[in-house]
Amino acid sequence: MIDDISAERVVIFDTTLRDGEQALAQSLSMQQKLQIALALEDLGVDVIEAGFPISSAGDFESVQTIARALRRAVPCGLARAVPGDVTRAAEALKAAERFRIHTFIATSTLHVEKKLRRSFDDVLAMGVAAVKEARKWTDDVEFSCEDAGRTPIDNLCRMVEAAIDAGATTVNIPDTVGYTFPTEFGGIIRTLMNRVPNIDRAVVSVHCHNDLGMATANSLTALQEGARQIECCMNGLGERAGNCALEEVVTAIRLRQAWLKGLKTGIVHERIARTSMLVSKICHEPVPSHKPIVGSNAFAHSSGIHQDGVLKNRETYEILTPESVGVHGNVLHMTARSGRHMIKACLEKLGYTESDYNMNDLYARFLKLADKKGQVYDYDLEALLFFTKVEEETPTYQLDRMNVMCGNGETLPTASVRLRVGKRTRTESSIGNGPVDAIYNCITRLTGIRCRLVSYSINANGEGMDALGQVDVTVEHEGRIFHGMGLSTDVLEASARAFVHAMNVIEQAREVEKKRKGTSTNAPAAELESHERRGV
Ligand SMILES: CC(=O)SCCNC(=O)CCNC(=O)[C@H](O)C(C)(C)COP(=O)(O)OP(=O)(O)OC[C@H]1O[C@@H](n2cnc3c(N)ncnc32)[C@H](O)[C@@H]1OP(=O)(O)O
Ligand SMILES: CC(C)C(=O)C(=O)O
Repeated sequence: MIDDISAERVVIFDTTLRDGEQALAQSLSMQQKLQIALALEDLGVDVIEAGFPISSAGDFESVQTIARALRRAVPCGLARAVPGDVTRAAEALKAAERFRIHTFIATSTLHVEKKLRRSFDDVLAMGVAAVKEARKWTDDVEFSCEDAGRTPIDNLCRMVEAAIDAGATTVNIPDTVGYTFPTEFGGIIRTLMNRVPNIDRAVVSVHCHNDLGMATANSLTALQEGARQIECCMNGLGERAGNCALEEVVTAIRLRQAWLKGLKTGIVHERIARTSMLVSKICHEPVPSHKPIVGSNAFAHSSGIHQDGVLKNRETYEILTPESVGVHGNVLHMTARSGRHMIKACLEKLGYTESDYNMNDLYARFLKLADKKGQVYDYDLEALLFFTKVEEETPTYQLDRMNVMCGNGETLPTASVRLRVGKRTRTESSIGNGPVDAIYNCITRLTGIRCRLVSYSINANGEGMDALGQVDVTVEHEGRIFHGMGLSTDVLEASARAFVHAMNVIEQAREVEKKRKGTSTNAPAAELESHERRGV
């Protein structure tokens, strides 16, 4: 039982390690379960259903280990309504100072007749006996009416009343197959609250599956009708389409507290993202990008109208801050759906002011690139900006001539490159691992810019034999990434042009940086002087 028993407190019962594990293709090891259990405790969940002890020796050991390890959260184990299951659960859990036994039996006519092959009265008697057996071990006993969502309401009321009379302190109403609608499920809870005479002696819990995508909605509706425990799994894991997602339900409770008349949980919300990631990694279950709260798109914006809104006031399109759930900031992707406000904001971040570019020209070029590439990155935008500028002014370095010697025999790949730097020309020769490496060695010596080649790609631009070779390079210089692009019918020339382009973008960025710091520079000229002094 939890310490805070105020009427507004919602108990968060996590079943990632039991119902969540039922969804995995391979069961979790004891170490994996323990790691998740400790993370869930740190997250602030109240009850951790650690497994089904009768199921296997391994699960028994996992439940036992977790029961010993937990300090605050209450460990719990599942048991069918048979004495052997209940005893086995108690044996696994008894190492803990306090623990919960969760016993269950199906109550819907379909399950009673077709699966259990008994009468409802027999099932009722089994449920009562199991609760009584569990109470011999602990005063924290939960009883679930499996498939309650499809159970005739009179039978459900009878079963719940009998379980409470037998000593159940929590009665759980599962929508086992995720079949009900929120109003329908809320109606079931309301009826139980009104018709079961001893209902106030137990906490009413719900356990909703997501087969029709309504698990969170059904759980929240149940809270409005008086339920005070939610069973859920991290990342919405769980049998078939999953259970109610912990991160969704607790965030909704916190965010819409007024709507839910002051309900609250003990969750440490800032730990949600990291717990989600841990569960996803250990379970090998990637979180879909569009998953509420913890998906990578939950705080991402790719379209112009939304980006403009968020840049002006992020509440326009974000109902909570990413930081409030432990996500480090929102993400704005530059795509062909982005608008000018987004481009301006990105350039501002890179240190450019409106006087550095003509927005309409730049935006037109941006759209062309975005249509071609899909996503445009900061460094692409900087390269575009520079391209726009080259048409207005001469770039720092221009490829004047180049010769390359290579082959598949004894020949050492050798290149000579002549660069135009202002009014002067300079030449360098170098060998390399291959022709491109030899060319890049020459350019590096000529510009004096030290950088690391991060990526190099070559693509045919156009169709068939007429295609131009387009080379894209990214280089890292002083912790920043720069992009260069070169186009030519000769792929080696395209390679050289791409690298020279990247060097020019670096020079451009250096100028902007110097301007921002209030000092002007003549770096390339100074470097050229030094090359001259070295007799390059
Ligand atoms: C809705 C839920 O998520 S329920 C939890 C589901 N999780 C699991 O099943 C995982 C753990 N399960 C297991 O390890 C095994 O199924 C065990 C150990 C529980 C049982 O294994 P087995 O004895 O080989 O039986 P099996 O799983 O094939 O069949 C289930 C039996 O339990 C009965 N049963 C099912 N639920 C209950 C219940 N709540 N109370 C009593 N009996 C039940 C079935 O009617 C069936 O009985 P039968 O053999 O007389 O026909
Ligand atoms: C055991 C019960 C709670 C269950 O998992 C379900 O009904 O889905």
